[in-house]
Parts: sequence; C-alpha cells; structure tokens
Amino acid sequence: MASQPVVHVAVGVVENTRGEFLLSRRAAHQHQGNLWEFPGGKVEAGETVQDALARELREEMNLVVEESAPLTVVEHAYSDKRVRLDVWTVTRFSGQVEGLEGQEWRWVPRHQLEAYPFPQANEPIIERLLAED
Ligand SMILES: Nc1nc2c([nH]c(=O)n2[C@H]2C[C@H](O)[C@@H](COP(=O)(O)OP(=O)(O)OP(=O)(O)O)O2)c(=O)[nH]1
Ligand SMILES: [Mg+2]
Repeated sequence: MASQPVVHVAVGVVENTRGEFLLSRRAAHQHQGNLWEFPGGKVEAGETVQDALARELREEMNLVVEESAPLTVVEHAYSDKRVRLDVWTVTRFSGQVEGLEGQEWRWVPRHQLEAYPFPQANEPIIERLLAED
C-alpha cells in the first residue's frame, strides 16, 4: 500500500578475502521468510545507518564491523511492506561468524549468488555485484 511508512533497513554486503559474500537465511516466520539475505536490520530511532549496521551484524552474525562504505540504496514496495535498503559494503571486519539467531548462513562465491532465492528488493544489489567482477 502506497500509504504505508517506509521501513529503513541497514544491509551489509560482507565480502571475505576469498571473494565470498556472507548470506544469512531469514526465518520462516519473518517477513520474506526462508529467503536468503545480506545480514542487517531496521535502523532504530536516534541511530545512524552505520550504527545500525554494526549493531545488527554483531547481534545476528557475531561480526564486528571495522570499516564500511555505502554501496547503494534500494527502495521497494512489497504488497505488505515498503522498505528502503541502505546497502553498505563491509570492507573490514573481525570476529568469528556465527548464526546467533539460530539461522542458516553461508559464504557464497560471487558467481553462485544467482542460485539463491532472495527477496525481490535484492535484485538490483545482486545485479550490481555480478557486474562488478
Ligand atoms: N537484512 C536484510 N533485510 C532485507 C533484505 N532484503 C529485503 O527485502 N529485506 C527486508 C526484509 C524485512 O522486511 C526488512 C528487514 O527487517 P528485519 O525484520 O530483518 O529487521 P531486524 O533484523 O531488525 O529484525 P526484527 O528485530 O524485526 O526481528 O528488510 C536483505 O538483503 N537484508
Ligand atoms: Mg535482520
């Protein structure tokens, strides 16, 4: 619905030294459930996008973001929800990755990204990552 407020989401495209990307699987009960995503979550009141990115990656994946840079912004209207994905490339990080919410996660090589079912809003992000190489 066009009148719905936009949910602002901080999204991290985390790439390791092997050129693989960190994907996390959304739980069945969540919006866009069972689909794969780049880790992240809603920006809370009073928080910068970078704060939210760091908080969400720590809470969901045990990752400490040490350096990040803006990649792109995607606005998308699902039938039940409007989102603005504020997508950042995480260029340096530390910590041992864990699925702290019990979710499935994987490091995926760039050319295998296309094989994963993502929410529709991710289409331009995936296209961009595939074009980068
Ligand atoms: N993190 C993330 N969210 C995405 C991606 N693509 C996409 O459409 N989304 C949508 C799904 C959700 O509607 C929204 C993210 O919100 P969320 O519910 O996961 O937020 P959160 O991590 O704060 O979780 P919660 O506290 O609400 O449980 O953005 C993506 O690649 N990564
Ligand atoms: Mg989340």
